Amino acid sequence: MASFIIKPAHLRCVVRTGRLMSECRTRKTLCSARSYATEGDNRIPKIYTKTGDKGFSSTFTGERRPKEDHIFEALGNTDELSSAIGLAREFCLDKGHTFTYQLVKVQCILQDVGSNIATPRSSARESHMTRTKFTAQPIADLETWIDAFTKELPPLTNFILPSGGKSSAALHLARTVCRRAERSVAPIVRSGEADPDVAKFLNRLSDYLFTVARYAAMKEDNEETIYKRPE
Ligand SMILES: Nc1ncnc2c1ncn2[C@@H]1O[C@H](COP(=O)(O)OP(=O)(O)OP(=O)(O)O)[C@@H](O)[C@H]1O
Repeated sequence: MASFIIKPAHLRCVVRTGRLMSECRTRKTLCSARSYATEGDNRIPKIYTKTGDKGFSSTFTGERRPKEDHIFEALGNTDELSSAIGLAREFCLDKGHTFTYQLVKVQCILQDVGSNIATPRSSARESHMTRTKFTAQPIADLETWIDAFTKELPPLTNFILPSGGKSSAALHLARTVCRRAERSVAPIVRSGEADPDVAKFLNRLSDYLFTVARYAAMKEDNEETIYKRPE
């Protein structure tokens, strides 16, 4: 099924493989009540509904919450993480790295992470839970990839600084955004509102990004800057 992006910021209105990323987006995109730029056969749905102008937005379960709620904080961080990975991937593509398909897979999984976060269990119906279920398989995939790269990398004997060329530095930046996303998801998982595997995935993802950053530097023959105690 085709994917389409409705809004450049926040979580996207993406419909793929029959799974809707969030009901709020679904409602905004698909419901008959939304506004259109023009009338007639070639109606273009408007990107904005203005329903968020007062600082409140919707969860997948239809709750209205203030935009500073943990849920939107975590959704925003997840979205930022996907953007950081997207930028890193562009640098990696320029250098012909073979792992870029993994970065796309991770970006897709991050959409599923967003769906799970956007569905607080306390207000979710069975159908919401089924649609936004998060599986453990992506965690196992990350571990397989990490182990394969680690076999090729020289062992780590020093602290390294984010460095090693544009691909590597961008992957390190994505790693740090990932850790922020993980921090913002932690209270949501702890309160039982999101799947614990979401937190595990983000924890493993920062290790993957660290490892693949080192791998990119190695493949480009770039030196990683080593931490030295200032004299
Ligand atoms: N500032 C934000 N940061 C992170 N997630 C957000 C933010 N604002 C909204 N969201 C989430 O992303 C979804 C899509 O964002 P969108 O900007 O369309 O929402 P909105 O601000 O409520 O609506 P609108 O922009 O049409 O007034 C929302 O339904 C909500 O789940």
